[in-house]
Amino acid sequence: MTAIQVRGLRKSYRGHAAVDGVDLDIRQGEVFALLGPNGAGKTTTVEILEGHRKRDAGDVDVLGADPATAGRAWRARLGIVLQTANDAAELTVRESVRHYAAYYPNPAGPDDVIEQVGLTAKADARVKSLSGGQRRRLDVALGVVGRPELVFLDEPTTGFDPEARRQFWELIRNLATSGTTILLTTHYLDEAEALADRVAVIAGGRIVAEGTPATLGGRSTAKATVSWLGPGGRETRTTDTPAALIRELGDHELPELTVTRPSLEDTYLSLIGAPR
Ligand SMILES: Nc1ncnc2c1ncn2[C@@H]1O[C@H](COP(=O)(O)OP(=O)(O)OP(=O)(O)O)[C@@H](O)[C@H]1O
Repeated sequence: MTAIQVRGLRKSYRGHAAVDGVDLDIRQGEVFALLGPNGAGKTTTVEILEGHRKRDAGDVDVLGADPATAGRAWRARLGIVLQTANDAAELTVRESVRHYAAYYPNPAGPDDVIEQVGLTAKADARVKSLSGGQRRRLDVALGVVGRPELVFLDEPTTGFDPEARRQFWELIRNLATSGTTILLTTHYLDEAEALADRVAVIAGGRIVAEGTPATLGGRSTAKATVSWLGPGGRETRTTDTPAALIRELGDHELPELTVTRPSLEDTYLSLIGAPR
């Protein structure tokens, strides 16, 4: 089943094409990451899918409806995790989650959601007293308390320390395991690699590549670099068949041997045409 289908999506601002013919197919239960440099058109695309922005052209289907005309019942099936808003700072964590739950026809229990995001110890703390990472967890709690089928996450871990990011990834994986479809925008390649079933790279308003993190842009079939410490210094060879090369190099030990293929970041940077 398809959760999101987009064909020929276009949106211009004063003659400048921000989204210039985007096609997307996102399956139900999939974690899909939209990657791209600043100004690539990610937010514009996602806001159109959320029904928060009008498109100029194209067909868009999100959970069986056109976001431009869909009503409240459709909206209640979406979870939108916004970049931290500063409202409700005086409320406690539990009060804010309860407050949001009341907007939905069939919400999850506020305490269950607070536990799911790891904020039980902070349930009675005021929102304004939370750290950045805790605040972001609350944002997710507010985004999922309505038991959404589809969650939009916009750059969810910007500003997190490494441990908080890992914990947050676990939270997103748990959501995905429970069957929720997730559309994630991120600038972090390791985040896309850790979470996404599939990724699309958008640049200049167009999708320039799409695939699993392992195969994006021909990554899995790219040449491997074999490197080791030879008697006269470091030796490096590029090959399609690293195992055969290592066999050819003979029986003797190859100190500090490494075999590498382009990282997702290498592939991404070449896809968006960035100088390296
Ligand atoms: N409301 C607006 N009015 C005019 N131009 C806009 C508006 N919103 C976005 N743009 C332009 O459209 C293009 C795409 O912007 P968008 O915000 O979709 O990019 P993005 O990929 O989300 O970038 P970032 O990674 O910086 O968030 C940019 O050139 C931006 O300046």
